Amino acid sequence: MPDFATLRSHAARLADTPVVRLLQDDPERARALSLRVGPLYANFARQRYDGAALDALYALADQAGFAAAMRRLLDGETVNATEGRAALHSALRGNASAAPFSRECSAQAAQARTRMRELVDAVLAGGVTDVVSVGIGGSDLGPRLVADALALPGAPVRVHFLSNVDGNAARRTLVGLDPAKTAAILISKTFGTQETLLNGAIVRDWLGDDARVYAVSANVERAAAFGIAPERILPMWDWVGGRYSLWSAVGFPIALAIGMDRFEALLAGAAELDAHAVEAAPRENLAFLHALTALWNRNALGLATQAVLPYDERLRLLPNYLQQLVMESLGKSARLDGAPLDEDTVPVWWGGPGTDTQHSFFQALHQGTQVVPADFIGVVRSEDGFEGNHRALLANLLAQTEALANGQASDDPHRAYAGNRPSTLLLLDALTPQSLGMLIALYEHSVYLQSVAWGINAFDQFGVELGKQVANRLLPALEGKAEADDAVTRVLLAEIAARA
Ligand SMILES: O=P(O)(O)OC[C@H]1O[C@](O)(CO)[C@@H](O)[C@@H]1O
Repeated sequence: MPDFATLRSHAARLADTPVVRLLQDDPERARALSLRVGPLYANFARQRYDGAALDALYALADQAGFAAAMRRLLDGETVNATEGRAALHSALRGNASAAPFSRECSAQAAQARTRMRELVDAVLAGGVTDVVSVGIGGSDLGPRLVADALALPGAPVRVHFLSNVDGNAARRTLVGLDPAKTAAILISKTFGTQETLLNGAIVRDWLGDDARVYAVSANVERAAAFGIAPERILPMWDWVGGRYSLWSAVGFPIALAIGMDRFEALLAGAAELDAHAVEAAPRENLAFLHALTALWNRNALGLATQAVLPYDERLRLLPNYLQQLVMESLGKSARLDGAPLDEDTVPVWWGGPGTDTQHSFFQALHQGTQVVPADFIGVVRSEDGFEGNHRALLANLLAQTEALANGQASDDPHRAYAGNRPSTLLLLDALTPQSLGMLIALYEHSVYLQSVAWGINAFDQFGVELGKQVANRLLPALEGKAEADDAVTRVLLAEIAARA
Protein backbone atom coordinates (compact mmCIF):
# COMPACT_ATOMS: atom_id res chain seq x y z
CA MET A 1 0.00 0.00 0.00
CA PRO A 2 1.35 3.47 -0.81
CA ASP A 3 2.58 5.15 2.34
CA PHE A 4 0.88 8.54 2.48
CA ALA A 5 1.51 8.91 6.24
CA THR A 6 5.25 9.25 5.65
CA LEU A 7 4.57 12.02 3.14
CA ARG A 8 2.60 13.88 5.78
CA SER A 9 5.42 13.53 8.29
CA HIS A 10 7.77 15.14 5.76
CA ALA A 11 5.26 17.93 5.20
CA ALA A 12 5.13 18.51 8.99
CA ARG A 13 8.94 18.53 9.18
CA LEU A 14 9.07 21.12 6.37
CA ALA A 15 6.24 23.28 7.74
CA ASP A 16 8.67 26.05 8.77
CA THR A 17 11.02 25.67 5.83
CA PRO A 18 9.82 27.81 2.96
CA VAL A 19 10.88 27.15 -0.60
CA VAL A 20 13.15 30.21 -0.50
CA ARG A 21 15.16 28.51 2.23
CA LEU A 22 15.28 25.21 0.33
CA LEU A 23 16.70 27.15 -2.62
CA GLN A 24 19.27 28.93 -0.44
CA ASP A 25 20.35 25.66 1.21
CA ASP A 26 20.85 23.88 -2.10
CA PRO A 27 22.37 26.02 -4.86
CA GLU A 28 21.80 23.13 -7.30
CA ARG A 29 18.07 22.83 -6.57
CA ALA A 30 16.81 25.18 -9.32
CA ARG A 31 18.61 23.11 -11.96
CA ALA A 32 18.30 19.70 -10.33
CA LEU A 33 14.53 19.83 -10.07
CA SER A 34 14.04 20.24 -13.78
CA LEU A 35 13.42 17.73 -16.56
CA ARG A 36 13.27 18.01 -20.32
CA VAL A 37 11.55 15.74 -22.86
CA GLY A 38 12.17 17.05 -26.38
CA PRO A 39 10.57 20.50 -26.65
CA LEU A 40 8.93 20.25 -23.23
CA TYR A 41 10.86 21.55 -20.20
CA ALA A 42 9.54 21.41 -16.63
CA ASN A 43 10.84 23.02 -13.45
CA PHE A 44 9.63 21.81 -10.05
CA ALA A 45 12.11 23.77 -7.87
CA ARG A 46 9.32 25.91 -6.41
CA GLN A 47 7.39 22.96 -5.00
CA ARG A 48 7.53 22.57 -1.24
CA TYR A 49 9.44 19.29 -1.00
CA ASP A 50 13.10 18.68 -0.22
CA GLY A 51 15.37 15.75 -1.08
CA ALA A 52 14.12 13.53 1.76
CA ALA A 53 10.48 14.24 0.92
CA LEU A 54 11.22 13.46 -2.72
CA ASP A 55 12.79 10.16 -1.67
CA ALA A 56 9.52 9.36 0.12
CA LEU A 57 7.55 10.32 -2.99
CA TYR A 58 9.64 8.07 -5.23
CA ALA A 59 9.26 5.29 -2.63
CA LEU A 60 5.50 5.80 -2.94
CA ALA A 61 5.76 5.55 -6.74
CA ASP A 62 7.52 2.26 -6.19
CA GLN A 63 4.96 0.98 -3.66
CA ALA A 64 2.11 1.94 -5.99
CA GLY A 65 3.91 0.27 -8.92
CA PHE A 66 4.01 3.26 -11.27
CA ALA A 67 6.36 1.62 -13.79
CA ALA A 68 4.31 -1.59 -14.06
CA ALA A 69 1.09 0.43 -14.22
CA MET A 70 2.40 2.44 -17.19
CA ARG A 71 3.24 -0.81 -18.93
CA ARG A 72 -0.24 -2.26 -18.19
CA LEU A 73 -1.86 0.85 -19.66
CA LEU A 74 0.14 0.80 -22.89
CA ASP A 75 -0.17 -2.98 -23.27
CA GLY A 76 -3.95 -2.69 -23.29
CA GLU A 77 -4.68 -4.53 -20.06
CA THR A 78 -8.09 -4.00 -18.48
CA VAL A 79 -7.16 -0.86 -16.53
CA ASN A 80 -10.80 0.28 -16.66
CA ALA A 81 -11.85 -2.57 -14.42
CA THR A 82 -15.33 -1.31 -13.49
CA GLU A 83 -16.28 -1.38 -17.17
CA GLY A 84 -14.05 -4.30 -18.14
CA ARG A 85 -12.05 -2.38 -20.75
CA ALA A 86 -8.61 -1.24 -21.76
CA ALA A 87 -7.82 2.46 -22.10
CA LEU A 88 -5.68 2.45 -25.20
CA HIS A 89 -5.42 6.10 -26.17
CA SER A 90 -1.68 5.45 -26.57
CA ALA A 91 -2.47 2.95 -29.36
CA LEU A 92 -4.10 5.77 -31.33
CA ARG A 93 -0.80 7.59 -31.73
CA GLY A 94 2.00 5.21 -32.52
CA ASN A 95 2.73 2.54 -30.04
CA ALA A 96 5.34 1.89 -27.40
CA SER A 97 3.90 -1.57 -26.79
CA ALA A 98 4.49 -4.96 -28.38
CA ALA A 99 1.39 -6.49 -26.79
CA PRO A 100 -0.83 -8.11 -29.46
CA PHE A 101 -4.10 -6.41 -28.42
CA SER A 102 -2.43 -3.01 -28.32
CA ARG A 103 -0.92 -3.65 -31.77
CA GLU A 104 -4.29 -4.71 -33.15
CA CYS A 105 -5.90 -1.54 -31.81
CA SER A 106 -3.11 0.55 -33.36
CA ALA A 107 -3.77 -1.09 -36.71
CA GLN A 108 -7.51 -0.29 -36.46
CA ALA A 109 -6.66 3.30 -35.57
CA ALA A 110 -4.30 3.58 -38.55
CA GLN A 111 -7.05 2.33 -40.88
CA ALA A 112 -9.49 4.87 -39.44
CA ARG A 113 -6.90 7.62 -40.00
CA THR A 114 -6.61 6.66 -43.65
CA ARG A 115 -10.38 7.04 -44.01
CA MET A 116 -10.29 10.27 -42.07
CA ARG A 117 -7.67 11.70 -44.44
CA GLU A 118 -9.96 10.84 -47.38
CA LEU A 119 -12.90 12.53 -45.70
CA VAL A 120 -10.81 15.62 -44.88
CA ASP A 121 -9.86 15.83 -48.56
CA ALA A 122 -13.49 15.32 -49.61
CA VAL A 123 -14.75 18.08 -47.30
CA LEU A 124 -12.05 20.50 -48.44
CA ALA A 125 -12.68 19.69 -52.10
CA GLY A 126 -16.43 20.26 -51.71
CA GLY A 127 -16.33 24.04 -51.42
CA VAL A 128 -17.07 23.93 -47.71
CA THR A 129 -15.98 27.07 -45.84
CA ASP A 130 -17.31 26.24 -42.37
CA VAL A 131 -17.68 23.10 -40.30
CA VAL A 132 -19.88 22.78 -37.23
CA SER A 133 -18.63 20.14 -34.81
CA VAL A 134 -21.42 18.93 -32.53
CA GLY A 135 -20.47 17.00 -29.40
CA ILE A 136 -20.02 17.49 -25.67
CA GLY A 137 -17.51 16.57 -22.95
CA GLY A 138 -14.79 14.36 -24.35
CA SER A 139 -16.41 14.62 -27.77
CA ASP A 140 -15.89 18.37 -27.76
CA LEU A 141 -13.28 19.72 -25.35
CA GLY A 142 -10.21 18.09 -26.91
CA PRO A 143 -10.95 19.04 -30.53
CA ARG A 144 -12.02 22.50 -29.38
CA LEU A 145 -8.74 23.03 -27.48
CA VAL A 146 -6.43 21.77 -30.21
CA ALA A 147 -8.23 23.47 -33.11
CA ASP A 148 -8.21 26.75 -31.18
CA ALA A 149 -4.54 26.37 -30.26
CA LEU A 150 -3.14 25.32 -33.62
CA ALA A 151 -5.42 26.68 -36.38
CA LEU A 152 -3.46 29.02 -38.62
CA PRO A 153 -4.85 32.26 -39.99
CA GLY A 154 -6.12 31.71 -43.53
CA ALA A 155 -7.01 28.03 -42.98
CA PRO A 156 -9.32 26.74 -45.74
CA VAL A 157 -12.19 26.02 -43.34
CA ARG A 158 -13.33 27.55 -40.09
CA VAL A 159 -14.39 25.03 -37.48
CA HIS A 160 -17.10 25.96 -34.98
CA PHE A 161 -18.02 23.97 -31.90
CA LEU A 162 -21.52 23.41 -30.57
CA SER A 163 -21.97 21.60 -27.27
CA ASN A 164 -24.46 23.17 -24.86
CA VAL A 165 -28.06 21.96 -25.07
CA ASP A 166 -29.15 25.58 -24.55
CA GLY A 167 -30.69 26.59 -27.90
CA ASN A 168 -28.89 29.91 -27.64
CA ALA A 169 -25.67 28.02 -28.32
CA ALA A 170 -27.06 26.64 -31.60
CA ARG A 171 -28.45 30.01 -32.58
CA ARG A 172 -25.16 31.77 -31.92
CA THR A 173 -23.12 29.11 -33.69
CA LEU A 174 -25.18 29.11 -36.87
CA VAL A 175 -25.69 32.83 -37.22
CA GLY A 176 -23.75 34.16 -40.19
CA LEU A 177 -23.02 30.69 -41.64
CA ASP A 178 -24.21 29.69 -45.09
CA PRO A 179 -25.94 26.27 -45.05
CA ALA A 180 -24.84 25.67 -48.64
CA LYS A 181 -21.16 25.96 -47.66
CA THR A 182 -21.27 24.33 -44.22
CA ALA A 183 -20.67 20.74 -43.17
CA ALA A 184 -21.54 19.19 -39.81
CA ILE A 185 -19.77 16.51 -37.78
CA LEU A 186 -21.72 14.81 -35.01
CA ILE A 187 -19.31 13.35 -32.51
CA SER A 188 -20.62 10.98 -29.87
CA LYS A 189 -19.07 7.76 -28.70
CA THR A 190 -22.47 6.41 -27.63
CA PHE A 191 -24.62 8.39 -30.07
CA GLY A 192 -27.07 8.55 -27.22
CA THR A 193 -26.11 11.86 -25.61
CA GLN A 194 -29.11 14.16 -25.27
CA GLU A 195 -27.26 17.40 -26.03
CA THR A 196 -25.56 16.07 -29.15
CA LEU A 197 -28.71 14.46 -30.56
CA LEU A 198 -30.79 17.62 -30.05
CA ASN A 199 -28.11 19.95 -31.42
CA GLY A 200 -27.27 17.50 -34.20
CA ALA A 201 -30.91 17.49 -35.33
CA ILE A 202 -30.99 21.31 -35.34
CA VAL A 203 -27.85 21.50 -37.48
CA ARG A 204 -28.96 18.70 -39.81
CA ASP A 205 -32.32 20.38 -40.40
CA TRP A 206 -30.68 23.78 -40.85
CA LEU A 207 -28.27 22.31 -43.44
CA GLY A 208 -31.18 20.77 -45.32
CA ASP A 209 -28.76 18.36 -46.98
CA ASP A 210 -27.66 15.08 -45.41
CA ALA A 211 -24.72 14.82 -47.81
CA ARG A 212 -22.67 17.16 -45.66
CA VAL A 213 -23.42 15.51 -42.31
CA TYR A 214 -20.64 13.31 -40.91
CA ALA A 215 -20.45 11.31 -37.69
CA VAL A 216 -17.80 9.87 -35.40
CA SER A 217 -19.13 7.15 -33.14
CA ALA A 218 -18.60 3.73 -31.62
CA ASN A 219 -22.30 3.12 -32.24
CA VAL A 220 -22.55 3.01 -36.03
CA GLU A 221 -26.13 1.65 -35.93
CA ARG A 222 -27.43 4.64 -33.99
CA ALA A 223 -25.52 7.09 -36.19
CA ALA A 224 -27.00 5.41 -39.28
CA ALA A 225 -30.50 5.49 -37.71
CA PHE A 226 -30.00 9.25 -37.34
CA GLY A 227 -29.73 9.37 -41.12
CA ILE A 228 -25.97 9.49 -41.63
CA ALA A 229 -24.67 7.37 -44.50
CA PRO A 230 -22.14 4.69 -43.46
CA GLU A 231 -19.43 6.13 -45.74
CA ARG A 232 -19.57 9.35 -43.72
CA ILE A 233 -19.29 7.64 -40.31
CA LEU A 234 -15.84 7.30 -38.75
CA PRO A 235 -15.35 4.69 -36.04
CA MET A 236 -14.50 4.83 -32.34
CA TRP A 237 -14.02 1.91 -30.03
CA ASP A 238 -14.88 1.03 -26.45
CA TRP A 239 -11.15 0.89 -25.64
CA VAL A 240 -10.93 4.68 -26.02
CA GLY A 241 -12.39 6.78 -23.22
CA GLY A 242 -14.26 9.96 -24.24
CA ARG A 243 -11.90 12.37 -22.50
CA TYR A 244 -8.89 10.52 -23.96
CA SER A 245 -10.27 10.45 -27.49
CA LEU A 246 -9.01 13.53 -29.34
CA TRP A 247 -6.33 11.33 -30.91
CA SER A 248 -8.96 9.17 -32.63
CA ALA A 249 -11.44 10.16 -35.35
CA VAL A 250 -12.86 12.48 -32.68
CA GLY A 251 -9.99 14.63 -33.94
CA PHE A 252 -11.69 14.96 -37.37
CA PRO A 253 -12.47 18.67 -36.68
CA ILE A 254 -8.83 19.15 -35.64
CA ALA A 255 -7.62 17.67 -38.93
CA LEU A 256 -9.98 19.99 -40.82
CA ALA A 257 -8.77 23.00 -38.87
CA ILE A 258 -5.02 22.32 -38.95
CA GLY A 259 -4.55 19.78 -41.75
CA MET A 260 -4.12 16.02 -41.55
CA ASP A 261 -0.30 16.15 -41.56
CA ARG A 262 -0.23 18.44 -38.55
CA PHE A 263 -2.84 16.24 -36.82
CA GLU A 264 -0.44 13.31 -37.29
CA ALA A 265 2.41 15.43 -35.86
CA LEU A 266 0.22 15.99 -32.78
CA LEU A 267 -0.11 12.22 -32.43
CA ALA A 268 3.64 11.79 -32.89
CA GLY A 269 4.32 14.27 -30.09
CA ALA A 270 2.00 12.37 -27.76
CA ALA A 271 3.64 9.07 -28.77
CA GLU A 272 7.05 10.53 -27.82
CA LEU A 273 5.71 11.29 -24.36
CA ASP A 274 4.17 7.78 -24.14
CA ALA A 275 7.57 6.26 -24.86
CA HIS A 276 9.18 8.53 -22.28
CA ALA A 277 6.58 7.74 -19.60
CA VAL A 278 6.96 3.99 -20.04
CA GLU A 279 10.73 3.86 -20.56
CA ALA A 280 12.37 6.64 -18.54
CA ALA A 281 13.84 5.78 -15.15
CA PRO A 282 11.64 7.00 -12.27
CA ARG A 283 13.86 9.96 -11.37
CA GLU A 284 14.02 11.09 -14.98
CA ASN A 285 10.38 10.46 -15.68
CA LEU A 286 8.39 13.65 -16.17
CA ALA A 287 5.00 11.93 -15.84
CA PHE A 288 6.12 10.38 -12.54
CA LEU A 289 7.32 13.68 -11.07
CA HIS A 290 4.24 15.57 -12.25
CA ALA A 291 1.96 12.96 -10.66
CA LEU A 292 4.02 12.78 -7.46
CA THR A 293 3.89 16.57 -7.16
CA ALA A 294 0.10 16.48 -7.43
CA LEU A 295 -0.04 13.78 -4.73
CA TRP A 296 2.31 15.78 -2.51
CA ASN A 297 0.16 18.91 -2.78
CA ARG A 298 -3.10 17.03 -2.23
CA ASN A 299 -2.24 14.41 0.34
CA ALA A 300 0.83 15.76 2.16
CA LEU A 301 0.01 19.48 2.16
CA GLY A 302 -3.78 18.99 2.03
CA LEU A 303 -4.30 21.61 -0.70
CA ALA A 304 -7.85 21.44 -2.00
CA THR A 305 -7.56 23.19 -5.35
CA GLN A 306 -5.09 23.35 -8.23
CA ALA A 307 -4.75 26.15 -10.75
CA VAL A 308 -3.58 25.81 -14.34
CA LEU A 309 -2.36 29.05 -15.87
CA PRO A 310 -1.34 29.00 -19.53
CA TYR A 311 0.59 32.12 -20.49
CA ASP A 312 -0.36 31.83 -24.14
CA GLU A 313 -3.64 32.96 -25.63
CA ARG A 314 -3.67 29.94 -27.91
CA LEU A 315 -3.88 27.68 -24.83
CA ARG A 316 -6.76 29.59 -23.26
CA LEU A 317 -9.01 26.50 -23.44
CA LEU A 318 -6.52 24.24 -21.69
CA PRO A 319 -8.06 24.79 -18.22
CA ASN A 320 -11.52 23.75 -19.52
CA TYR A 321 -10.02 20.69 -21.18
CA LEU A 322 -8.05 19.71 -18.08
CA GLN A 323 -11.06 20.16 -15.83
CA GLN A 324 -12.74 17.24 -17.58
CA LEU A 325 -9.59 15.17 -17.97
CA VAL A 326 -8.59 15.51 -14.33
CA MET A 327 -11.88 15.86 -12.48
CA GLU A 328 -13.89 13.27 -14.43
CA SER A 329 -10.97 10.86 -14.13
CA LEU A 330 -10.03 11.41 -10.50
CA GLY A 331 -13.28 12.61 -8.90
CA LYS A 332 -13.85 9.29 -7.15
CA SER A 333 -14.35 8.17 -3.57
CA ALA A 334 -14.33 4.39 -3.95
CA ARG A 335 -11.24 2.29 -4.55
CA LEU A 336 -11.16 -0.20 -7.42
CA ASP A 337 -12.15 -2.99 -5.01
CA GLY A 338 -15.12 -0.92 -3.83
CA ALA A 339 -13.58 -0.01 -0.46
CA PRO A 340 -13.85 3.64 0.61
CA LEU A 341 -10.73 5.74 0.17
CA ASP A 342 -8.59 6.81 3.10
CA GLU A 343 -7.03 9.67 1.16
CA ASP A 344 -8.54 12.69 -0.50
CA THR A 345 -8.57 12.45 -4.27
CA VAL A 346 -8.83 15.13 -6.89
CA PRO A 347 -8.53 18.79 -5.93
CA VAL A 348 -10.76 21.27 -7.72
CA TRP A 349 -9.01 22.26 -10.97
CA TRP A 350 -9.52 25.73 -12.26
CA GLY A 351 -7.62 28.44 -14.06
CA GLY A 352 -7.38 30.68 -17.07
CA PRO A 353 -4.86 32.38 -19.30
CA GLY A 354 -2.24 34.86 -18.14
CA THR A 355 -1.94 37.75 -18.14
CA ASP A 356 -5.75 38.24 -18.02
CA THR A 357 -6.11 36.22 -14.83
CA GLN A 358 -3.49 38.36 -13.05
CA HIS A 359 -6.15 41.08 -13.11
CA SER A 360 -8.94 38.82 -11.87
CA PHE A 361 -8.09 36.11 -9.34
CA PHE A 362 -4.33 36.44 -8.74
CA GLN A 363 -5.01 38.65 -5.72
CA ALA A 364 -6.32 35.53 -3.97
CA LEU A 365 -3.32 33.47 -5.11
CA HIS A 366 -0.92 36.00 -3.56
CA GLN A 367 -2.74 36.97 -0.38
CA GLY A 368 -5.74 34.66 0.09
CA THR A 369 -5.87 32.33 3.10
CA GLN A 370 -5.88 29.22 0.91
CA VAL A 371 -2.64 28.14 -0.70
CA VAL A 372 -3.28 27.20 -4.34
CA PRO A 373 -0.60 25.23 -6.15
CA ALA A 374 -0.36 26.21 -9.80
CA ASP A 375 0.93 24.81 -13.07
CA PHE A 376 2.21 27.75 -15.11
CA ILE A 377 2.64 27.00 -18.81
CA GLY A 378 4.65 29.19 -21.14
CA VAL A 379 5.95 29.15 -24.71
CA VAL A 380 9.52 30.31 -25.35
CA ARG A 381 9.35 31.38 -28.99
CA SER A 382 6.82 33.94 -30.04
CA GLU A 383 5.08 33.37 -33.33
CA ASP A 384 2.77 36.35 -33.18
CA GLY A 385 5.08 38.94 -34.73
CA PHE A 386 4.85 41.17 -31.66
CA GLU A 387 8.18 40.61 -29.91
CA GLY A 388 7.61 43.34 -27.34
CA ASN A 389 4.35 41.77 -26.24
CA HIS A 390 5.96 38.37 -26.02
CA ARG A 391 8.77 39.66 -23.81
CA ALA A 392 6.14 41.27 -21.56
CA LEU A 393 4.21 37.98 -21.46
CA LEU A 394 7.31 36.00 -20.45
CA ALA A 395 8.33 38.66 -17.92
CA ASN A 396 4.90 38.37 -16.30
CA LEU A 397 5.03 34.59 -16.31
CA LEU A 398 8.45 34.49 -14.63
CA ALA A 399 7.51 37.31 -12.26
CA GLN A 400 4.39 35.59 -10.99
CA THR A 401 6.10 32.29 -10.19
CA GLU A 402 8.90 34.21 -8.45
CA ALA A 403 6.57 36.50 -6.47
CA LEU A 404 4.30 33.66 -5.39
CA ALA A 405 7.28 31.68 -4.09
CA ASN A 406 9.39 34.42 -2.58
CA GLY A 407 6.73 36.78 -1.27
CA GLN A 408 7.75 40.07 0.28
CA ALA A 409 7.78 41.13 3.90
CA SER A 410 6.20 44.38 5.03
CA ASP A 411 5.35 46.01 8.33
CA ASP A 412 1.96 46.71 6.84
CA PRO A 413 0.01 43.42 6.84
CA HIS A 414 -2.09 44.63 3.91
CA ARG A 415 1.02 45.00 1.82
CA ALA A 416 2.78 41.83 2.95
CA TYR A 417 3.14 38.76 0.73
CA ALA A 418 3.59 35.49 2.63
CA GLY A 419 5.15 33.68 -0.34
CA ASN A 420 5.81 29.94 -0.25
CA ARG A 421 3.01 29.40 -2.79
CA PRO A 422 4.03 26.36 -4.80
CA SER A 423 4.14 26.21 -8.57
CA THR A 424 5.49 24.14 -11.43
CA LEU A 425 6.63 25.81 -14.63
CA LEU A 426 6.13 23.97 -17.91
CA LEU A 427 7.84 25.60 -20.88
CA LEU A 428 7.35 24.61 -24.51
CA ASP A 429 10.12 25.66 -26.92
CA ALA A 430 7.33 26.63 -29.35
CA LEU A 431 3.67 25.80 -29.63
CA THR A 432 3.61 23.14 -32.34
CA PRO A 433 1.46 20.07 -32.93
CA GLN A 434 4.31 17.99 -31.51
CA SER A 435 4.78 20.00 -28.31
CA LEU A 436 1.03 20.30 -27.68
CA GLY A 437 0.64 16.53 -28.18
CA MET A 438 3.36 15.98 -25.58
CA LEU A 439 1.83 18.40 -23.11
CA ILE A 440 -1.61 16.80 -23.27
CA ALA A 441 -0.16 13.29 -23.06
CA LEU A 442 1.86 14.37 -20.00
CA TYR A 443 -1.35 15.36 -18.22
CA GLU A 444 -3.07 12.12 -19.28
CA HIS A 445 -0.30 10.00 -17.80
CA SER A 446 0.03 12.13 -14.68
CA VAL A 447 -3.71 11.68 -14.07
CA TYR A 448 -3.44 7.93 -14.58
CA LEU A 449 -0.49 7.61 -12.21
CA GLN A 450 -2.34 9.60 -9.53
CA SER A 451 -5.25 7.17 -9.92
CA VAL A 452 -2.83 4.27 -9.50
CA ALA A 453 -1.50 5.76 -6.25
CA TRP A 454 -5.04 6.18 -4.92
CA GLY A 455 -6.17 2.78 -6.20
CA ILE A 456 -9.10 4.25 -8.16
CA ASN A 457 -10.31 3.88 -11.74
CA ALA A 458 -9.36 6.89 -13.88
CA PHE A 459 -11.45 5.69 -16.80
CA ASP A 460 -15.06 5.47 -15.65
CA GLN A 461 -17.44 8.36 -14.88
CA PHE A 462 -20.52 6.92 -13.23
CA GLY A 463 -20.86 10.16 -11.26
CA VAL A 464 -22.33 11.94 -14.28
CA GLU A 465 -25.14 9.41 -14.83
CA LEU A 466 -27.53 10.21 -11.98
CA GLY A 467 -28.14 13.79 -13.08
CA LYS A 468 -28.79 12.61 -16.66
CA GLN A 469 -31.35 10.05 -15.45
CA VAL A 470 -33.18 12.59 -13.29
CA ALA A 471 -33.22 15.09 -16.20
CA ASN A 472 -34.79 12.45 -18.45
CA ARG A 473 -37.45 11.72 -15.82
CA LEU A 474 -38.23 15.43 -15.53
CA LEU A 475 -38.76 16.05 -19.25
CA PRO A 476 -42.43 14.88 -19.12
CA ALA A 477 -42.96 17.00 -16.00
CA LEU A 478 -41.74 20.07 -17.90
CA GLU A 479 -44.29 19.33 -20.60
CA GLY A 480 -46.97 19.19 -17.89
CA LYS A 481 -47.56 15.48 -18.55
CA ALA A 482 -46.32 14.15 -15.22
CA GLU A 483 -45.74 15.14 -11.61
CA ALA A 484 -42.23 15.30 -10.15
CA ASP A 485 -41.53 13.06 -7.14
CA ASP A 486 -39.36 15.57 -5.33
CA ALA A 487 -41.13 18.23 -3.22
CA VAL A 488 -38.69 21.05 -4.03
CA THR A 489 -38.66 20.23 -7.73
CA ARG A 490 -42.51 20.29 -7.71
CA VAL A 491 -42.46 23.85 -6.32
CA LEU A 492 -39.83 24.90 -8.85
CA LEU A 493 -41.80 23.39 -11.74
CA ALA A 494 -44.91 25.28 -10.62
CA GLU A 495 -42.86 28.48 -10.50
CA ILE A 496 -41.52 27.86 -14.01
CA ALA A 497 -44.99 27.01 -15.36
CA ALA A 498 -46.42 30.21 -13.87
CA ARG A 499 -43.78 32.39 -15.50
CA ALA A 500 -43.37 30.59 -18.82
O1 LIG B 1 -19.35 10.93 -26.69
P1 LIG B 1 -20.62 10.81 -25.95
O2 LIG B 1 -21.09 9.41 -25.83
O3 LIG B 1 -21.68 11.70 -26.58
O4 LIG B 1 -20.38 11.32 -24.48
C1 LIG B 1 -20.01 12.63 -24.22
C2 LIG B 1 -19.45 12.81 -22.84
O5 LIG B 1 -20.39 12.42 -21.86
C3 LIG B 1 -19.73 11.80 -20.76
O6 LIG B 1 -19.99 10.45 -20.79
C4 LIG B 1 -20.20 12.33 -19.45
O7 LIG B 1 -20.18 13.69 -19.36
C5 LIG B 1 -18.25 12.07 -21.02
O8 LIG B 1 -17.40 11.21 -20.41
C6 LIG B 1 -18.23 12.01 -22.50
O9 LIG B 1 -17.05 12.53 -22.99
